[in-house]
Amino acid sequence: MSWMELSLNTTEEAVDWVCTLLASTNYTNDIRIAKYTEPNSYTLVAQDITQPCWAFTVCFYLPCDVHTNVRRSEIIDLLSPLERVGLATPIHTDVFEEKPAHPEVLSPVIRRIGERFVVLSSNASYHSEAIDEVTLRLKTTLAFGTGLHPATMLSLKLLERHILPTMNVLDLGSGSGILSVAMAKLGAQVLALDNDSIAVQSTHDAVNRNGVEQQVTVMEGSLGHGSDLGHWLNGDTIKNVPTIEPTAAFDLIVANILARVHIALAPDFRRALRQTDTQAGTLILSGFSSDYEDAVTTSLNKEGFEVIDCERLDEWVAVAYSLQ
Ligand SMILES: C[S@@+](CC[C@H](N)C(=O)[O-])C[C@H]1O[C@@H](n2cnc3c(N)ncnc32)[C@H](O)[C@@H]1O
Repeated sequence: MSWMELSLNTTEEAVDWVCTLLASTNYTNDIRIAKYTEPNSYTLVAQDITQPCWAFTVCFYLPCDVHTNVRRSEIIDLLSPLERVGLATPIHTDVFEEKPAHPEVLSPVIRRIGERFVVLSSNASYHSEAIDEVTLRLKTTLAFGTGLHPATMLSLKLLERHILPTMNVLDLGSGSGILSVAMAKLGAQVLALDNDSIAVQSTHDAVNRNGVEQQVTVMEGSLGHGSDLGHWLNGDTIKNVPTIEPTAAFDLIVANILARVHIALAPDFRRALRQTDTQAGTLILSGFSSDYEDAVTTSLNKEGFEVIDCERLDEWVAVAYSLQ
């Protein structure tokens, strides 16, 4: 069978959006991501906004049949907003008699985040250098959460500072499973919840790949009112999503979703956190830019949360709150 390879170059920030948009088509789950510039050159080039840096190549494959051209056109339309705002190049098309096992361009991705985390693509060979390093090995899937997006990086940085090994934690919107694996490797017991079945599958894969099955329970579903919110990008109804009732079960909740989801869930976050004499309940939110920060924090303040920590990168922000 011959295969059509579609490839584009994109920025670090947009890799996860390419994956998430493709996931909505159901046309392919074979997606490959490669870094093709050195991180240092990326940083230098990225400072000059007139010169976008296409730091990653994303390739994906469609079987050649009567549907291929229509699907290709749909994918081009779907990804064109990223191209229009300068986050992706036009799609390049190639046809292969056999699907390439590893296109030459693909190279392993190794990314340090915070003090301790090292994110590895499934093909990266890596020997830990420091005793307290925490490796997170992830297969590329269509779920959001490669570790390349600022919102994920900022969440990891805050988690590193706020997770205690005794904690019972909730990862709401687990996506690729990256945050769940990170929290488990720091010693926590984790419930990973996502209302998207592709994300649930990816989280399962990440949990198994990283050997943290004993510490992470993966479920398709949402927290409280989150089950009524539909798909995060288009609001499409997601049928029969199980609901975890917010009943003071968690010491910490992390959610990297969108400002409007955080605002809608503020009362549920409060109810879902456990407060003890020694611990107040920590909430880590990201997935929004500084434009939305006041709106998110105001809705959280109304529920009794105070800001205790914050991380920023470009326009992205992640905030840690504590119940007072
Ligand atoms: C930006 S991704 C975050 C993925 C990963 N946690 C990370 O930090 O990279 C958001 C995830 O939240 C999920 N999500 C969005 N709205 C949700 C809701 N109401 N309930 C549960 N999951 C939701 C999406 O399906 C998606 O996988």
